[in-house]
Amino acid sequence: MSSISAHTPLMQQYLRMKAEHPGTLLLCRMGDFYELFYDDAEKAARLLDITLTRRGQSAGEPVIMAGVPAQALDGYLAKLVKLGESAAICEQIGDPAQAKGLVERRVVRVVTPGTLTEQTLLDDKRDAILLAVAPPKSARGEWGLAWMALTGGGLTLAQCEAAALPDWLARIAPAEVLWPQHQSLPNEPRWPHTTERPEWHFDAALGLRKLCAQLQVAHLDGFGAQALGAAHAAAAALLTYAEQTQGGTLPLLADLRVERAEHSLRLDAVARRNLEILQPLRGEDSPTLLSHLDSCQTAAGSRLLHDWLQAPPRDANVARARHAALQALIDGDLAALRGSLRGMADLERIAARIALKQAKPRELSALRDGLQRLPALRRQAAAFERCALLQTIDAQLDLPPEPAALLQRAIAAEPALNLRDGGVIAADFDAELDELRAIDTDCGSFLMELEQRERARTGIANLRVQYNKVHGFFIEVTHGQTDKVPDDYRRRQTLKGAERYITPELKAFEDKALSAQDRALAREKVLFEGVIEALQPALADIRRAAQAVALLDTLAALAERASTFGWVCPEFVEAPGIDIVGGRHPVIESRVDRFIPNDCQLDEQRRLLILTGPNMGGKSTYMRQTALIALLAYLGSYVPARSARIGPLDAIFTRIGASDDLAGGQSTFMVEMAETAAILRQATPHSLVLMDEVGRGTSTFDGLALAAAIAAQLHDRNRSLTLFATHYFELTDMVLRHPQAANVHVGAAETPQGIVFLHEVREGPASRSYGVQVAQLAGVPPAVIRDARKRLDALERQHQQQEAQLDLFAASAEIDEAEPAPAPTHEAVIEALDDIDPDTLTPRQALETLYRLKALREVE
Ligand SMILES: Nc1ncnc2c1ncn2[C@@H]1O[C@H](COP(=O)(O)OP(=O)(O)OP(=O)(O)O)[C@@H](O)[C@H]1O
Repeated sequence: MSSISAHTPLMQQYLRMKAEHPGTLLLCRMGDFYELFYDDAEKAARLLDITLTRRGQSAGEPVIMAGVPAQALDGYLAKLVKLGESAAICEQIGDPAQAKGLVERRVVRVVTPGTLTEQTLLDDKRDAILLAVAPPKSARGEWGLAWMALTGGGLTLAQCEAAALPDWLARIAPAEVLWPQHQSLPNEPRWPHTTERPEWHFDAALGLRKLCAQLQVAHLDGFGAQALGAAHAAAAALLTYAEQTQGGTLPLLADLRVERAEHSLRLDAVARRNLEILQPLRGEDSPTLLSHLDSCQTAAGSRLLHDWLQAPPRDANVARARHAALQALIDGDLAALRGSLRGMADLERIAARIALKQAKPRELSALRDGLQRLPALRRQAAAFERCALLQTIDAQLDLPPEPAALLQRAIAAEPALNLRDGGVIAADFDAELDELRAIDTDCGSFLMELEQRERARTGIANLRVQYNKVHGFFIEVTHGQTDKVPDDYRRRQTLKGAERYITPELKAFEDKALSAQDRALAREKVLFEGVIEALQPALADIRRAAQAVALLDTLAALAERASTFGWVCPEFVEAPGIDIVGGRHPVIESRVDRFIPNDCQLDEQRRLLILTGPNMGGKSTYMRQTALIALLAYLGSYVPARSARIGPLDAIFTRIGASDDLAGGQSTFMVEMAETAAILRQATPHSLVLMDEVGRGTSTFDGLALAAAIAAQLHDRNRSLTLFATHYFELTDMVLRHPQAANVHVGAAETPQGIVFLHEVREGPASRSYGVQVAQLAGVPPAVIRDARKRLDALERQHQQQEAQLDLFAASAEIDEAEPAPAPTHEAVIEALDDIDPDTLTPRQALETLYRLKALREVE
C-alpha cells in the first residue's frame, strides 16, 4: 500500500489504527455500519458472506470495503470468534454532529476467543478461559501458567514441567493461549487458538507488580504465590492483554489461586475423553457425565460444576465436606431452596462487566433484583446451620446494604435495553433529570393549548400542531385553507394535501424541548456512569456472594441428583483400593430398562483384574463405571452404588477403544501404543488404570505378547489398581504367576434363540468369547456364521494341542517357539460349498463366493 500521507484523512486515520492491530480484523463505525477496508474487507467478505464493494479513491486507488449493519454486529462477531478470528471494534468518539472535520475514532475493544465478555457471545454455562504460557528461562526451569475468565474475577497461577503441559492444557481447556513472539510453539500438545505477544510482556517482576496492585496487597505470600516467578511472567502477559482488549480497562481481579498438580486427581486428555466427562465421544448431543449431573438452577452453578469436574480435588476432606452438605440438603427442604435459586441473576458475570464498565442497564436491574433476593436465600441457607460448608455460604451471602439500596434508587424498574434510548434512571433520583423530563412531559399540554390558540387566531378549524422525528414540530394546514395563514408562518414542508409551517413561538419551544430531550439523555449517561463507578468498591463483595450462590446451587443440584437416582454417600478409607458393591454406570443406568449392578473389589492383594467375556457383554461399561464412581466420590458427589469405599487415588488413566488420530498423522495402533506408553511411564500404586483390549490393533501374536507384557508391567512395576479387559484368553493364565492378579468375567448364556448377555461380573475367567454368536446377533449372514463356527472348532482343536507348549508368562524365549497360526481344514471347503445355493445368488454374490472358495484353496 502507498505511503500513509497520500491517503485521504479518513483512510489515514484508519491505517494508523490498523497498524496498531495487525492480525486482527478492524471494524470501524461509520454511521449505521461497521466497515472493514482493504485486506480485512476481502477476508471478512469471504468469512461472513458479505458484499465487497469499491468506493471513491484514496492514494489513487479505489477503496475496497465491506460492512455490517451496526445492530447486527454481535451476530457477526459471534461468527468470527467461532472461526477463531479476532476483531477490533473502533467507535466514533464524541458527537459526529459537533465534530469539526474528521470525527475522532478509537478502538474501544478487541474481541478474541479468550476475552469475550458480551453475554450474547458467551456460553452461559461455560467460561471462556484466557491462558498465558511463559516458557522456562533455563533448560531446567519450570513453565509458568496464568489463566482467568474475564467474566469471572479470579486468576489462577500454576507452574509445571514440560512433560506435564498437555495435562494442564486438558485441565484448563482454554479458549485462547497467549504465547511469546519469536519462540517456537512445541508441537505437543495440540494447542487451541494461540495469540503471539511481545516477549517483554512476559516479565516476572511486572507480573508480580500488577498482581499486587490489583489485589491491593504488598506481596503474594498470603496467596502462597510469592515465589512463582514463571507464573508471574505469564500473569504479566495475561493482564496486559486483558487490559488492551478491553479498551484500557482492567478486568475485575478479586481473587488469586495457586493450583498444583498434586492437588487434583490427575486426568489426562485421553481419560477425560474416554470417560465422556464433559464431551461425548460421538455425536454432539449425547449425554456426558456433566450433562447428567447438571440440574443446576443457575448458569453460575453449572459453571462451577464444570470446574469441579475439570479438577476433582485429591484431598478427600474436601469431598467429605461436600458430602456432608449434600446430606444436610437432602434432609432439609431441598425443593424450596432450589425454587429460590431459580431465575437468579448471573451476579458474577454482571460484577465482572461492571468492573469493565461494559454493564448494560438491564444488567444493573438484574443485579438489583438478584441482590434483593439474597437475604431470603440467606435465611434458607441458615437452616442448615449444623453443616460447616453451608455455614460459610451463609456468611458470604451477607452483603452490606449500600449497593442494593443504590441500585433500587437509581435504576428504573424496567430500564430500556440501551442507555442511548433513555428511561434507564429512576424518577426522583436526580432533580436535574426530573426537571428535564418534565419539560418533555409538559410538551403535550403546551401543543394542545397552542393548537387551540392558532385555530382561534387564523380561523382554520382543522389546523393541527404536530411532531415527527425527521421534521420536528410543525403546524399543518390543508391546501384549501392556506390563504388564511398569517405572515409569521414560515413554510417547512409541502405535502400532497397540506402545507407544514413553523412559527417563531413554535421554533423556540422546539429548541427547548429537543434540547431538553438531548440533555436528559446526556444526564442519564452521566448518572449511569456514576452508578457504575459507585459500585466498583462493592464488586469483590458481590462476587463473593455470587460464588456462594453458585456453590449452594451446585451442591443442591448434586443433592437432587443423589436423591432422584438413589445414589449413596461414598466412604473414603486409608488403605489403597476400591470396594464397590452394586455399582452402576451413572449415565447408562438411566438409558436402559434394567441395569445390572456389579461389584468391584481392588486392593493391595488384588491389584489387577483380567476382565474377559463376550463383546457387548458390558466390559467397557464396567470399567468406566468404576472410574466414574471414583471420580464422583472425589468430586464430592454421591455415587451410583449400594456402597462404595474408596482409598487414596492420584490419577485415573484409560486406554479404551480405537481413537484414530488421522489428523495428527497417527494410525490406530500407534495411538494405542502411545497412550499405553504414557500410562506405563506415569501410573503409580495409587492410580486407577483402565485398559481395554490392548494389542488388538496388530497381528494376533504381536498383540497377545504386548498385552501380556503390559499387564505384567502394570502388576509388577507400576503396581496400579488396574482393570484389564481383553479378548486374549491366554491372559487369564496370568493369575498363575502373578499373585495380585485375579480373573473376572462378564457372564453370557447361550440359548436356542442365541446368546443372552447377563451383564453380570463374576469371579474367574470367561469360558469362551462368543464372538461368532455376537456376529450372528449383528445380522452376519447364516452361511458366514456356519463357516466361522467350523473354522473356530478347528482352530480351538489345534490350539489345545499347542497349549501345553505355550506359557505366555514364562520367559520370552518360549513365546518365540510358539507355532504359527493354524490353517483352515478340508472340511471348511466342503462346508462352504454346501452353503452355496446357486439359485439365490446375485451375480456379485456369486463372484464373491468364487473368490472365497479360491482363498480357502490357497490356505489349505
Ligand atoms: N450392567 C449392565 N446392565 C445392563 N446393560 C448393560 C450393562 N453393561 C452394559 N450394558 C449394555 O450393553 C452394551 C454394551 O456394553 P459394553 O460396550 O460395555 O460391552 P463390551 O463388553 O465392552 O463390548 P466390546 O467388547 O464389543 O467393546 C451397553 O451399551 C449397554 O447398553
